[in-house]
Amino acid sequence: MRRKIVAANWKMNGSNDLAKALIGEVGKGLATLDNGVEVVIIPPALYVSRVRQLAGSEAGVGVQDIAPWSQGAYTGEISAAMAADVGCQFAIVGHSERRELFGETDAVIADKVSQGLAAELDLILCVGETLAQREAGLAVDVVSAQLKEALKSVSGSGWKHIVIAYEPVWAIGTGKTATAEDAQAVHQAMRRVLADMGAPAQEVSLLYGGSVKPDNAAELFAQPDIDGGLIGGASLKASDFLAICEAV
Ligand SMILES: O=C[C@H](O)COP(=O)(O)O
Repeated sequence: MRRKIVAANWKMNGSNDLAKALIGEVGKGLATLDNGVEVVIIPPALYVSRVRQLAGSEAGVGVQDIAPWSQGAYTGEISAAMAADVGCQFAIVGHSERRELFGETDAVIADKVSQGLAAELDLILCVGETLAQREAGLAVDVVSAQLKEALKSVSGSGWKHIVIAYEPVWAIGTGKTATAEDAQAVHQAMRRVLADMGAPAQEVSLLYGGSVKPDNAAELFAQPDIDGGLIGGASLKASDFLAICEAV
């Protein structure tokens, strides 16, 4: 049975005060939610320990990125082992903002996947096409290539730790969401690619991300191959985030 997951990516937003207020409210709401959804809060790394303490058993915690190396002279980087050491269960890898702003290639992301698996983290691998690529009819080709390269070293029980987030770049933070049908079509194609790679494709959780809001979440999550969401902006407002968690 696939895990239903809603992950909150705070990106570079937040503070001690926001963590306290937001997690306080979200935690109360989650305590009464019994739809089987696994909720993960992914704040900036400095706030992981605080969020973990505030969230208690109501939500898991993750980091927004990990280094492609295990340890050493890499100023500013955070290793997968460190994330696990402070109690993270999850790490995002390959977010489009990292690909675009920091020049991350699929080869680097593949190294991050290897590091994350070695630390036994669950990895949320982000993939997605740009608007130009979608308009050229290349969405599935782009996403397939990203999956094949980033996950090339995954095998056997490693697949249990892989979660994929399909995030069309043109839908992130723009208010434009892929239609539920378009998102479903890419998710279905991703499952075929995973099966070709030898993954237990029906067991891998596939999330959708990109302007998910309370008013579009239910339709997206009702699609047969969409198992939850990776939520940016709406995760910073407790009532919106809770409504999205309820929509799973
Ligand atoms: O990681 C989250 C995604 O980039 C979606 O962000 P958004 O919900 O603000 O569009």
